[in-house]
Amino acid sequence: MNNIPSVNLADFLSDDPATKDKFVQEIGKAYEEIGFVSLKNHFLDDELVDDLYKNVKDFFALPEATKKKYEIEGGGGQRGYISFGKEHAKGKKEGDLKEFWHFGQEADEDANLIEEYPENVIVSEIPAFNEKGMEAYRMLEKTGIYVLRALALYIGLDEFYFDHWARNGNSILRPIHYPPITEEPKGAVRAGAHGDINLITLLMGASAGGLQVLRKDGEWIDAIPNEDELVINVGDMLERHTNNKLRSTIHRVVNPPKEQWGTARYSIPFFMHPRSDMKLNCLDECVDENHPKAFEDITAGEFLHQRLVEIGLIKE
Ligand SMILES: O=C(O)CCC(=O)C(=O)O
Ligand SMILES: [Fe+2]
Repeated sequence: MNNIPSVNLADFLSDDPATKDKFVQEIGKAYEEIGFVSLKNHFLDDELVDDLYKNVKDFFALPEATKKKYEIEGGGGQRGYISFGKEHAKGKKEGDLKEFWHFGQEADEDANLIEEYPENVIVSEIPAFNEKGMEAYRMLEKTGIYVLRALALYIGLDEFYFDHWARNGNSILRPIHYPPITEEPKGAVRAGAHGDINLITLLMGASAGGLQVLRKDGEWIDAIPNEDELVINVGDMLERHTNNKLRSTIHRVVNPPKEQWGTARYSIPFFMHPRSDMKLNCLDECVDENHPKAFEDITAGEFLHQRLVEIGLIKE
């Protein structure tokens, strides 16, 4: 059952100001409460999603030695393949039961970021893998920019405040494979409880089940949207920037019951990051007597580095 509110992006795109504002209020309230929504009428069409999944499954089905060719030592796991068990939730020692891939930003020539971002890794065995991945990347980025516009309005900022930071941002598309479970996991789970690092996350594939969200009252609830919906949540960067107004909610992916250990799970989150020079300092709009400034000033780039060390992707 889906326990998270469902919102319709078509409302935000409506010519009727009242309908647009309804979306702004619905998503803003949901992010003050549970931190998660499911979204319909995003820009990813079914055909692209099907093509992407087919290529993602083909990639993870390649021999381990072939996949390892695409694992980059010393790159902080920012591009290419990250092998099974490498990432762990902050504060947890058991690695997650997953392997994944990272597609990153291909910045516009005029954005001055071409030097900063590492190049994407090309999988020569599956020509359509990179092509479909980057197509989905762009559609998710477009969807995310509209969501951020709605949030800017909710907070009382200019509608287009986030556009500059999110366009050409350091976002990551992460196809994940959770393989069948073949032995007693001994404390390891598909994805340990964590908050996402970035501004917002747009997740494909949660309709398969397994994603759970920690409600304010301490109860874990299932987040299982309809097949055509994306799950979208607030990450730690936006929580920080809004001085805890919008909530980065802890979530996890649980192991299935033993009868279903033989079933793999695939999901594809898009972690929307801003450009690394964005200041995440608490916004004036979110600080008052009752809500004193709760975080130190920091840039997105500095914050990301800190967190990659904490989850095991950068060794210090
Ligand atoms: O696989 C999922 O459904 C969620 C994965 C997730 O939360 C993450 O990678 O941050
Ligand atoms: Fe997550």
